[in-house]
Formats: sequence, C-alpha cells, structure tokens
Amino acid sequence: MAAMPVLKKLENAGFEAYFVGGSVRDLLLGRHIHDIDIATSAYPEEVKEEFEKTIDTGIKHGTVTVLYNGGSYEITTFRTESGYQDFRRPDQVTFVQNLDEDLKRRDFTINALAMNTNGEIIDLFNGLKDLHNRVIRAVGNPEERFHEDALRMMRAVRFMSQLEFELEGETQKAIEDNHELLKKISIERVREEFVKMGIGPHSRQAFQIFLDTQLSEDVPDFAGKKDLLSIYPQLQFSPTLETSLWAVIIILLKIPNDNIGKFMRDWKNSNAMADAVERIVELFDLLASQAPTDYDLFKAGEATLLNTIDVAHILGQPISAEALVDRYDALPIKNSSDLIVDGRFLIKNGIEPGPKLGILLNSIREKVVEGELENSKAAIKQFIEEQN
Ligand SMILES: Nc1ccn([C@@H]2O[C@H](COP(=O)(O)OP(=O)(O)OP(=O)(O)O)[C@@H](O)[C@H]2O)c(=O)n1
Ligand SMILES: [Mg+2]
Repeated sequence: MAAMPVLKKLENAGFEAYFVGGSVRDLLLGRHIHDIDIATSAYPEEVKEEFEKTIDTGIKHGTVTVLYNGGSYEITTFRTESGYQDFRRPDQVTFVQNLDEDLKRRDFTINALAMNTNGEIIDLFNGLKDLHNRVIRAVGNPEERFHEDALRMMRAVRFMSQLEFELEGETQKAIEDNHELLKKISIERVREEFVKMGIGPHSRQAFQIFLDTQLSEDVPDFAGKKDLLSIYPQLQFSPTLETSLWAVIIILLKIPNDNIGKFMRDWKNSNAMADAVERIVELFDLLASQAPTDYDLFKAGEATLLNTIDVAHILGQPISAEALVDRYDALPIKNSSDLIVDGRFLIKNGIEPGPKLGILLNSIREKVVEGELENSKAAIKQFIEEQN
C-alpha cells in the first residue's frame, strides 16, 4: 500500500496506527480502494504535529485529514461507541487508548478489520471468515449496533448489493425488528445508501431484503409497495453512459451479435461491461424489429441513459425535437398530475362548471392512467363530446 509511510510516521512518533474500515475490507477483496481510513492512539493535535498539510475534517470526532505524498488519509483517534444521539451518529465521542474498543463500535465484522505496518490483519470478530463466506454480520449484538446508528440497516443492504454478499440471519432479524428507526435518519444519508444499493451488482437481492425487512416502509414513497420485484429486472441493465457508448459504437460499426464479446475483449473491457452492453444492443435489436412507438423510444432512452431523439436516430428513424415534443403529448401517463388537460379545457368544451365536471375529469384521468384513453387534447375532446 502506498499509504504505509503514513502509518510508519505515526508509529515512529510513538503512536499506534492501523488501517481500518472499508480500505482493509476492499484490499482483501481485491476491490478498488477509494478512501483510506487510519485509526490511531494519537490525538488530533498530535496527528497535526506530525504532518505538514492537514485539514480539520471533524476534530470533535477525532478526525484529521492528512495530505501526504499526493494521497489523502482520514486519521481518527481511537474512540468508542458512547455518545450516540437518538439513533444517529454521535455528536461527541469518547476517545480511548486501544484499538479493541475502537473496533468494537464498528458496524459489521468485515468493516471491523485492522491492518498494521507489517501487513498483519487484526481480526477480533471473525471478519476474515465472513469475508471468505461473503456474509454481512453485525459486530456483537446487532440490535445495539442499529440503535447506535440506524443508517447501518441501510448500509447492510447496500453492502449486500455492492459486494454481492448475503445477510446473516440474526443481523437480518434485528433489521426486521428495528426497521422503524430508519425514520430518524436524514433522507440525504438514506438516499446515498439507497443509490449504492440500487446500482450495485447484487441490487435485485438487496432490494428484496430491503422490501422483506420493511426498511422500504421507512423511506419516502415506498410505504405499502411490496410487489416491486416483478418490475425490477429492468434495472438489471445497469446502464451507465459508458455501457451505452459501447452499445452505440457496436451498432454504428454493425458488429454482428456473435462478435460483440470479441469486440469488447479487443478493447479489454471487463466481462460485466460486455454483458451489460450486450443487453443494451439486444434491446435495440428488439426495438428495430417491431416499429417502436414513441413510448418504446422513451423507455429505451431511460434504459440506456440516452435521450429519446438519439435512440430514434440509432434506430434509423430520425425525428426532430419539435416533432417529439408534439408527439410526447400522446404518451401514456403514470402520474395523474401529468394529464394534459385540466378543468378549464373541459369548460371550454361545453361542460358546465360544477360537480359533474369534477367527476368527468376524474374519469378522464383514470382512463388515461389505465391506458384506455390517449393523453392528447384531440382524443380527450372527442371523449368529452361522446359523454355529452
Ligand atoms: N454508520 C457507520 C459508518 C461507518 N462505520 C465504520 O467506519 C468505517 C468507514 O466508514 P465509511 O467510509 O462510511 O464506509 P466504508 O465501510 O469505508 O465503505 P465505503 O467503501 O462506502 O467507504 C466503516 O468501515 C465502519 O468500520 C460504522 O461502524 N458505522
Ligand atoms: Mg470508506
């Protein structure tokens, strides 16, 4: 690890120092390491004395960011779990003088590993075994861990998705029993975990647990929605601008389906990338074979992160932006607020203001949502005339 000199510097100054948390986990899993956390016996002021460039990231929590040799490191004084407030992260923390106490307050066994300057792993909670068996398991008593910080319940499902791990039974049960605590957490923090869950490679399985444990009851707009998995496979496209770029290049180059794998390997793309790109090309093939409607183009755009006009071009059916705007009016709507007309339109077309107008407007809305009536002014006008 290029970060080793930072640990050594702290050790040479007479302090204990270890890599901890996600960086140790990701190192052992061979994953990309995106941030490096260091736990130390040194107090923030002492850390600052050892390094020239530091940022006071969270002095209250014992954290100083050190910039060293082109890298950036979050160095935090050993601390305990005491001081958690109302199921959220602690406002104040208690510093302690040993690593064990610090590891004990961490969320999951795979996140409670530490590594010293010799590259030795300190594993107090069988985190290595859980890494090997691909299990997310709370450190110690799961209830306690989730009471300390309820966001950890969302972290559990996002790690499942990101790392392609299973959730250990007791940990899952504690989430089922305590899911309501998630309501205490700010939506910004929940959203961050939700997005990581949704875009991870195991998102379908994680999403299932998110629904099963009823965590879904405690986030906006999901209450009572139990049967979402039937539509979820769409997200397995995992589109990114990068996957869509390769798909577009393959279509432009007219690479036959059998050769997509070879094309992707020629560019040294990963297998996962190749799979995702193949799915997108398949989607385009399917669309090209069946005279797509505007709605198909729109949905294909969503599935590929391309805009609808680009999708139409790729399929050899160029349309102008103006034409598209007109044609959009006729798209089926999902949300009643998307209805193209309102009460004024009905009055203009001969309906007297009053209760009958409200009832008619509601039935129009229902028919459009059900797809029985086109969401266009012409179709709705005709429908009104038929009712009179
Ligand atoms: N609610 C939380 C958040 C963090 N941690 C501990 O702090 C470490 C670092 O936190 P963070 O960077 O948020 O998560 P990572 O596990 O490093 O995951 P990521 O790869 O997303 O950074 C975690 O590994 C874990 O030991 C915790 O116990 N409880
Ligand atoms: Mg991290």
